[in-house]
Amino acid sequence: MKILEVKTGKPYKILIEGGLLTEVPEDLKKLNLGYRYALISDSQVAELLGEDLLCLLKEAGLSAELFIFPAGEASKNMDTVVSLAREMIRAGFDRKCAVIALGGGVTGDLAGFLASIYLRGVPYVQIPTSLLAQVDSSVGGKTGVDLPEGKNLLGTFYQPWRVYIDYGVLSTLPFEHLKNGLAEVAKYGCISSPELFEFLEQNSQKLLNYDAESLEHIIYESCRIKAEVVSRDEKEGGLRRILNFGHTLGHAIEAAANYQILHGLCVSIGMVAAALLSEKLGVAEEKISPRLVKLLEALGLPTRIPQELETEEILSFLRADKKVWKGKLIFVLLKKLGIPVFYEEPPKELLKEIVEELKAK
Ligand SMILES: NC(=O)c1ccc[n+]([C@@H]2O[C@H](COP(=O)([O-])OP(=O)(O)OC[C@H]3O[C@@H](n4cnc5c(N)ncnc54)[C@H](O)[C@@H]3O)[C@@H](O)[C@H]2O)c1
Ligand SMILES: O=C(O)C(=O)C[C@@H](O)[C@H](O)[C@H](O)COP(=O)(O)O
Ligand SMILES: [Zn+2]
Repeated sequence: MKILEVKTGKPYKILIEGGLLTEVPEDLKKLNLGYRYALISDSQVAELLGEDLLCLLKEAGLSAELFIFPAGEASKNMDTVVSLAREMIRAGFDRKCAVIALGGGVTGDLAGFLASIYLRGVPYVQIPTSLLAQVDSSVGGKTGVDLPEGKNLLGTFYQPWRVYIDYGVLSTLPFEHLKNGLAEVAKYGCISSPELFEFLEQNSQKLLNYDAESLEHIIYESCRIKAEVVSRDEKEGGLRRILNFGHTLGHAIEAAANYQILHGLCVSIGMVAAALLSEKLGVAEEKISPRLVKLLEALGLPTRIPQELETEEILSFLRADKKVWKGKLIFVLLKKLGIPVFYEEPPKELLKEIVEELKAK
């Protein structure tokens, strides 16, 4: 088993191993987070893994109940949080309960948020089951929901007590969602690790074939990088903003598309835009976009903005980005592969030019 530590105010471990799911109940017993567990899952993951985990928990003598919401980004809102909370209250879950988030990033963000406010806060653990959640969302404690006005606009920083990553469960993950997770891995390559970037270039086919060894490598490397960044800047006072590379435009595209395009796919396009911006502003010391586009295409990821999205609408969503500080939009750009820099308020005309360029191709 591989183990990483996130050194936040309340430190916690990330455990990574194929088949780890079966070991969760015994470890939970040792952690002793509560006398009763609310296992939260979306409708698809509940069917695939939820019932099995519930049985394992019960066999180990733990009291647990499954709470299910409809799968998909459309569920990541306050209505779902309130409805899950009300179900838990009605089922008698009190302050000494704990939450288990079993699922993709939507489940982790929702269940983590709910845990952070339920009866003013109960402990929770993350069991990520999508690649995106295993490489990114289950680590770092960003929880929250979307608003029609923008992505993740309500939320908390609330670190999990443990992250259990069983990459064996990825065998049932739909192909589109495998690619979705690979976009966030490419992000880590861009902001922190030319080695990881090169690994993706050399192993794209293996990864697209769900090769377990390659997946374990990218999961470990991604979590290692994220744990390091979050340990140094838990609440995004500065450095942590690098994890948002590609997200400024990515989130705007996601919102403009009414959350109908997967998060990672939007980040993929957003990374191309950020690379082009780095070059056009003279921030980049070398050409990055051609190599990045080649990698993203090899991973089956989009690099262009869908024609039907309105340029002005995309640009207006940029103002809802959480990296707007004191009215100024801060972009994460690249000096070189692996060397991110912050850039304040790029000219609106240039942003428009890049959006148009990425739509026209
Ligand atoms: N908190 C963070 O730091 C952070 C980081 C990155 C992304 N996010 C958020 O994560 C969300 C996206 O996460 P996601 O892509 O995992 O979406 P998701 O949770 O909707 O999962 C994707 C789909 O895969 C299914 N699924 C999950 N695991 C499966 C498995 N093992 N087998 C079969 N199907 C499975 C789910 O049912 C769902 O339909 C976005 O809302 C994004 O904003 C958060
Ligand atoms: O953990 C972080 O910090 C990230 O930025 C990771 C991102 O991949 C993730 O999509 C995050 O939810 C975006 O954060 P936001 O604060 O811009 O909503
Ligand atoms: Zn992301």
